[in-house]
Amino acid sequence: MAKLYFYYASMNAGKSTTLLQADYNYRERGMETMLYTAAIDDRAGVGTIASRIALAASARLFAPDTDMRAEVEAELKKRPLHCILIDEAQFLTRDQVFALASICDDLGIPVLAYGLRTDFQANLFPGSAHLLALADSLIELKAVCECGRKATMNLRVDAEGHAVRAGAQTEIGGNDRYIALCRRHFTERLKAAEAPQLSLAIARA
Ligand SMILES: Nc1ncnc2c1ncn2[C@@H]1O[C@H](COP(=O)(O)OP(=O)(O)O)[C@@H](O)[C@H]1O
Ligand SMILES: Cc1cn([C@H]2C[C@H](O)[C@@H](COP(=O)(O)O)O2)c(=O)[nH]c1=O
Ligand SMILES: [Zn+2]
Repeated sequence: MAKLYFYYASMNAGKSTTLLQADYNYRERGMETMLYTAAIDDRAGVGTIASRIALAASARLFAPDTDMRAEVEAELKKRPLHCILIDEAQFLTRDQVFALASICDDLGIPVLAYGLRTDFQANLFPGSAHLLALADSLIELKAVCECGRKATMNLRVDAEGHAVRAGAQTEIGGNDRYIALCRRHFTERLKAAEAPQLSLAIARA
C-alpha cells in the first residue's frame, strides 16, 4: 500500500536536502517523480526547490487553489509516476492534504511531504496540522540549537536580530529572518522580547 509520509522539522534541518536526495534516489533507479513546492516561496526563484547545500531541482508550484490530484492524474496519462515529493508542505490547505492521501490510497503512489511543524508563534501551520493528522508515517528531521539541543522551534527576528512576537503567519525568509532554536531558548528569547513592551506599558499606565 502506498503511504503518505510527513517529514517535519524546524527550519535549517535539511528538509529540502533530504527531499532532493530522495528524488535522486528514485530517479537513479529509473523511476519517475513529480516535485512540488509552494508558489509563495520564491527564495530560490519561482518553481525551484533549493537546499542550503546547493542542491536544486525544478518543481511544479502549488497555491491554495491547485488541484494536485487532477494534476497527478493528468501527468499519469503521459508517464508513470513512482513518487510525489512536496516541499514547503506547511503551506498546503486541508483539502490538498486530503487530496494527497487520496493519491496514495486511490492511485497507489507514495507521497513524501516535507515541511515545518510550527510557525514563529509556536502554532501549527494548516498543512502541518492536517499532515500530522493524516500521514501514515511521521518522521522528524533535526536541526541543532545554539546550545547543542535539538532545535524544534522557529524564532522570527527583525533586522536587528530581536525576536518578533506578532505578525502574519506567512513571511517568506531564510536564515536572516528565522533562527531554529530548542524550546527553552525559543521561549527565553520570546520572553526577553516581551519585557521591554511590558515595562513601556507599565510606565505609560
Ligand atoms: N556548505 C554546506 N555543507 C554542508 N551542510 C551545509 C552547508 N550549508 C548549509 N548546510 C546545512 O544544510 C542544512 C540546511 O539544509 P536545507 O535542506 O536547506 O534545510 P531546510 O530545507 O530544512 O530549511 C543545515 O543543517 C545546514 O547546517
Ligand atoms: C517559521 C516560519 C517560516 N515561514 C517561512 C519562511 C520560509 O520561507 C519557509 C520555511 O523555509 P525552510 O527553510 O524551507 O524550512 O517558511 C513563515 O512563513 N512563517 C513562519 O512562522
Ligand atoms: Zn537551545
